[in-house]
Amino acid sequence: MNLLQLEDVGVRFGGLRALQGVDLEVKQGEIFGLLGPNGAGKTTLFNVISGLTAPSSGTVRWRGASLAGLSSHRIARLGIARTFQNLRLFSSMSCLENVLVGMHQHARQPPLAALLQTQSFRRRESQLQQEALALLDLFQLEATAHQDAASLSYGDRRRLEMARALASRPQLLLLDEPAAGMNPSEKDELRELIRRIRDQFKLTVLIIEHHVPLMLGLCDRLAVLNFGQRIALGSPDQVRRDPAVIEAYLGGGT
Ligand SMILES: Nc1ncnc2c1ncn2[C@@H]1O[C@H](COP(=O)(O)OP(=O)(O)OP(=O)(O)O)[C@@H](O)[C@H]1O
Repeated sequence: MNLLQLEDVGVRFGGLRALQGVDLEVKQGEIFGLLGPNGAGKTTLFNVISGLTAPSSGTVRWRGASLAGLSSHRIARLGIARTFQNLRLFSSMSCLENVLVGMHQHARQPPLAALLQTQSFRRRESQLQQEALALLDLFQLEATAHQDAASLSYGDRRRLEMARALASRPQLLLLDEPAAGMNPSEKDELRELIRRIRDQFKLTVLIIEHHVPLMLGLCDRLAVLNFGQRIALGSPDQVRRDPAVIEAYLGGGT
């Protein structure tokens, strides 16, 4: 089943065509990669899916229904979460607090219960804390739970952003360059971690990443964008051998 479907999607910024006629279908449960050189339109595609940029043409469907006109907030509530290339953590809040903020989507408590600090409110709060700590544990951040996000290494901050996105219990997780700034062993661990969270949370993952070997080793299928157009689509093997990809992006070797 197609969880997400893009039909003939185009985005214009003045005279610049950031995306043109992009068709894409992402199936439930797959790890789908987006490759392409700088400026190819990958982040713009994420912005369209998550409702930050309205497409100039075409349609984005979620479980068959158009997302046209929905705010990014509404789209997030449908089950689409994302991370950002430029991290958007609350740097003066602790790791635990960052994850708890991510949970508010599915964990809203009645304001009166909060005001009165009822027993059920306190029980729920402690349950949420346990859930948040378990997520931090999964991302190997349990030791830094009470440290400010700003004090973390770059790689840890990237993992914290993923933990926070996952805290909203999404069905689709959009990861924008999660391996940026990570060393080779962190990248290997990241590949395993993404697979593990896909299986454990029954997620579908759409990932942008420049590190080609990581993408070919991780993704079930990939699409390659160049100058806003989809120039290739298929399994890692198909994409690796595609002459248009070799010409436009891989420069003849990986
Ligand atoms: N808000 C905007 N206003 C004007 N132009 C934009 C805007 N956002 C993106 N662009 C332009 O659209 C094109 C696609 O940008 P985008 O960030 O989607 O590429 P990308 O493939 O994600 O690149 P990178 O790998 O460098 O992140 C680029 O030429 C970029 O300068």
